[in-house]
Amino acid sequence: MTSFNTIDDLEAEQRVLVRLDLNSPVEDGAVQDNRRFSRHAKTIKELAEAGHRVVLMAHQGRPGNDTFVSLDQHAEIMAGHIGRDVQFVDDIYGEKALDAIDALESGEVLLLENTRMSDDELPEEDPEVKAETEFVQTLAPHFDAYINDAYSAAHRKHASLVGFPLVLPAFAGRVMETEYEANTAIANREFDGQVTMVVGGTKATDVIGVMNTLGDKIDTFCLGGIASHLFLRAAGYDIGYDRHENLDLYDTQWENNKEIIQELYEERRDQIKLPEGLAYEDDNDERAEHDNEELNAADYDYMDISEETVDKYDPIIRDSDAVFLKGALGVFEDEKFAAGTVGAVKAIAETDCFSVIGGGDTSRSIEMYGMDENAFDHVSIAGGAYIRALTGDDLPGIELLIDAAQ
Ligand SMILES: Nc1ncnc2c1ncn2[C@@H]1O[C@H](COP(=O)(O)OP(=O)(O)O)[C@@H](O)[C@H]1O
Ligand SMILES: O=C(OP(=O)(O)O)[C@H](O)COP(=O)(O)O
Repeated sequence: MTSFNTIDDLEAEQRVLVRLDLNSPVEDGAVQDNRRFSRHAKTIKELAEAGHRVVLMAHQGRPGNDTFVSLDQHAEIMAGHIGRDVQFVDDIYGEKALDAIDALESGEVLLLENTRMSDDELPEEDPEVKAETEFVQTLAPHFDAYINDAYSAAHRKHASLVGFPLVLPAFAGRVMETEYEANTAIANREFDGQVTMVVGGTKATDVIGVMNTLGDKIDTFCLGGIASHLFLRAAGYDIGYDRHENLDLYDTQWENNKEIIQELYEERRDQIKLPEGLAYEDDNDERAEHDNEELNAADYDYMDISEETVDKYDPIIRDSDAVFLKGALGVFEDEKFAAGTVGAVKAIAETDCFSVIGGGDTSRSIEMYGMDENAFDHVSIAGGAYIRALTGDDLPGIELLIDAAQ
């Protein structure tokens, strides 16, 4: 089914430029190890063991955010995963980077600095424009092949993702291959019984996208996270707006999407399951809950769906033939607020249904709470790209790999 060239098609002992997605949570400046490292490690190990000279590119955060940091820690974490040294150079395509690239021996691995530290990287532009950037034009002559393994960033038209396939022979890495096959299969698959989508997370557009395009294929949507607060607001409850001036979780999303949220809520009321209540932290730093009628967004930050909601979603999941989950139902990173996410993920794991767990952040809950990845048909390390695959939207980074193979 693969429609692009993979690393199986590489010639021997190549100088390869590999785009990964190592975008990770950062806590107090410390990059958190996660599934993206272990998944990409497979591609890197294979390339290094085959004797290629392996140069890695990746991004972290966005300029202006706390998570926008150097990739020096990523090199160390990755070295632990592949069991060999990962050199790091704090440069992308300057003299320092080029010297390090040219000095690389067969089987050696080098990571370049955060691609988003180059002004050429971020503006979303056509591949033809990106291919002409100094970034791409300077680096490309130092390589024989470009490998895109960054499935979870394939929805972005950034230089490191769409520029190189136009100027170098282009191949897919192992993560790209696996995610593409699993997610494309989902979009085209038919199920006999009930199909459920559990959607949480922080982005209203994720929920809107799947409801709009898959609303007729999915029987039930169980909502959690910030997305559910916006739908609760549409249902008339006192929730779904920002209580602090410097907080921007709700108001912008509500302003941009209120008509569509209200419309979807009216049109699909039978399919949409909303929380019965939400959890917050009380004055003793303990978990406490409000029923929907008690919600008061001016005074409380709501961090999880209530226990009653967990009990409401559980049988829906267990009666399903297929369950897709995207986005956490609460702030599961804090144990007090993990009940919603863990409850749903555990019910999916224990049910003999076709199951996919999606979301870079959300998939972390599996190991954090001692669950086995093998209990699911697929655990995607992608968030936005996974949603786009499900809804049939283009992933430009992948289109270019397919074009390159034709
Ligand atoms: N009620 C909530 N308030 C704040 N954050 C929430 C809430 N519910 C879920 N989240 C957060 O949503 C994040 C995951 O959502 P998102 O980033 O959209 O998805 P992903 O990265 O998994 O694609 C989790 O890290 C979780 O902490
Ligand atoms: O983590 C990513 O996307 P995700 O949060 O949708 O999983 C990708 O690295 C893309 O990052 P971006 O959304 O800052 O362009």
